[in-house]
Amino acid sequence: MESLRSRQHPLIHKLANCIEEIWQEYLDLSPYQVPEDLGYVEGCLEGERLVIENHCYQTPQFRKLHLELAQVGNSLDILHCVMFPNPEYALPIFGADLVGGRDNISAAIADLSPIAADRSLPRSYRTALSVLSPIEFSQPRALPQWGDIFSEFCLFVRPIGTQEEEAFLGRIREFLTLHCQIASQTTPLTSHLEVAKVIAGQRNYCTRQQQNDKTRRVLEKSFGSEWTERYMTTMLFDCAA
Ligand SMILES: C=CC1=C(C)C(=O)N/C1=C\C1=NC(=C\c2[nH]c(/C=C3\NC(=O)C(CC)=C3C)c(C)c2CCC(=O)O)/C(CCC(=O)O)=C1C
Repeated sequence: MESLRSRQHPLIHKLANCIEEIWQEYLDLSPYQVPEDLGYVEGCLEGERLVIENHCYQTPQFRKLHLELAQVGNSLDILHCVMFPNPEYALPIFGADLVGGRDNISAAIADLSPIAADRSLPRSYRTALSVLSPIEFSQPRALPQWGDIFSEFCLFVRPIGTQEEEAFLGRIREFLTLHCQIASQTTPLTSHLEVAKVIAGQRNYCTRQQQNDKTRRVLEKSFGSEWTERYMTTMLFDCAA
């Protein structure tokens, strides 16, 4: 069946393809069994039809690569992506979220988020990210309270026009390529204490992301609060085992 992306905003369509192409090029992908066939779900509670399409993979370095496309009615398009590292790899968490109507994306965010207790990214990331040319976006957006998990390199904008959309896409391509290259060259941790620190960092990330009431409200309108709580804690932001 045709992917939902072919019926969504062009930037979401392009970004979904870009993410999957980079994953396929740089990583050794295996399928990831999503719980109780949450691969494709439709809900329609308060008259708002929500369609969700999930693509999940795993690799030696990542316990879960999750790309989610969603559409509310035929008005709101969403792309959600999180790459959860395997706890043996002290790597940041790549996350992206694009939300928008048919003709404009209202929220576009992407980040390589630190999991270290002092919120610092590994030096290899900081060095590479700090030499990327700064991009001028006409409408940068302010992070919410729970957004203290994001790095200094986080992009959060309302992209205006195709030029800013292309710039956003280009930056995500750079984030992802860097991340996959470093991940592929990283050796696993051996100390249990270090692994425990990675798990704690991922747990904090998930706990904070679960505080996004914008996500929760959209899901609750179509699936109710019980389904939404389970979905947000087991599908979107499940903590490392
Ligand atoms: C890496 C970061 C990240 C990841 C991985 C992530 O999941 N969210 C992330 C960030 C983030 N998202 C935000 C906003 C919104 N999110 C949705 C909905 C969904 N987003 C989804 O992924 C799903 C599941 C498919 C749904 C349903 C809506 C409707 C909005 C409002 C749109 C707008 O304001 O114009 C904001 C701003 C929050 C604020 O200003 O208070 C931030 C920071």
